[in-house]
Amino acid sequence: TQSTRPQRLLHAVQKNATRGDPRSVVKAIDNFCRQKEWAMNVGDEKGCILDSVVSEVNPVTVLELGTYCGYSTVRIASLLPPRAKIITLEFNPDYAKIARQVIAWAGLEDKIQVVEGPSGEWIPKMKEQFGVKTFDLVFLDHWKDRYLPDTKLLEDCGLLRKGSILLADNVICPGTPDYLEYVRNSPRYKSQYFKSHLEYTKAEDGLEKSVFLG
Ligand SMILES: COCc1ccccc1-c1cc(O)c2[nH]cnc(=O)c2c1
Ligand SMILES: [Mg+2]
Repeated sequence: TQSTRPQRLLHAVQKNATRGDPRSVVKAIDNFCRQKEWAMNVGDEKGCILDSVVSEVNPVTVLELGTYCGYSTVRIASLLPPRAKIITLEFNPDYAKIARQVIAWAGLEDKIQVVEGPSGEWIPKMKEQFGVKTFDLVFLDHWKDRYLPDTKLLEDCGLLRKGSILLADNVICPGTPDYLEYVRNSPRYKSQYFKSHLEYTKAEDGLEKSVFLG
């Protein structure tokens, strides 16, 4: 039977990356996506912006919305201090299955919890299910029409604290106009746009970094 693109991406990792070496996993995926098949990872260019924000925030608790194959999950986790943890939510079970194997290849299972299901259902359960108080960093990279409702849900569930950082992918392409309007105009956020390109292409895209002011 025909393999899927995530399966072919995983095979490229297992063939070309060194077990236990997260940076080689990131490199192998970027090479696969540049040389073989485009895939919707945040990619190397926006990935450098992601790295700089993670390094600056030095988060202890991270929430990622949208795991896909685990590229950004591995990228973030490889920069975290020892006790820090990421919870990453993925709606698609086939993607989650691949992501767990990519994360295992990178040797980062202890820092990452992959949770399957709709973000709208899981966010209200974060405190009781995972003992989370608040998130230091949230990386939004899932369905574009969920960015705004999930952000409001995070606020309502008391999962953001003064200084929590929201970093959102694809705010230009495919685009998240309602989310951008909200974080750029709400008095509760200080927002900043990092211009870049859609992964592995010349099309414009960018990341929006928003600080929750409480
Ligand atoms: C399935 O569309 C793929 C696609 C096609 C054209 C342009 C952008 C995208 C795209 C790029 C991304 O980084 C994405 N990140 C997370 N969830 C997405 O759905 C997503 C889509
Ligand atoms: Mg994306």
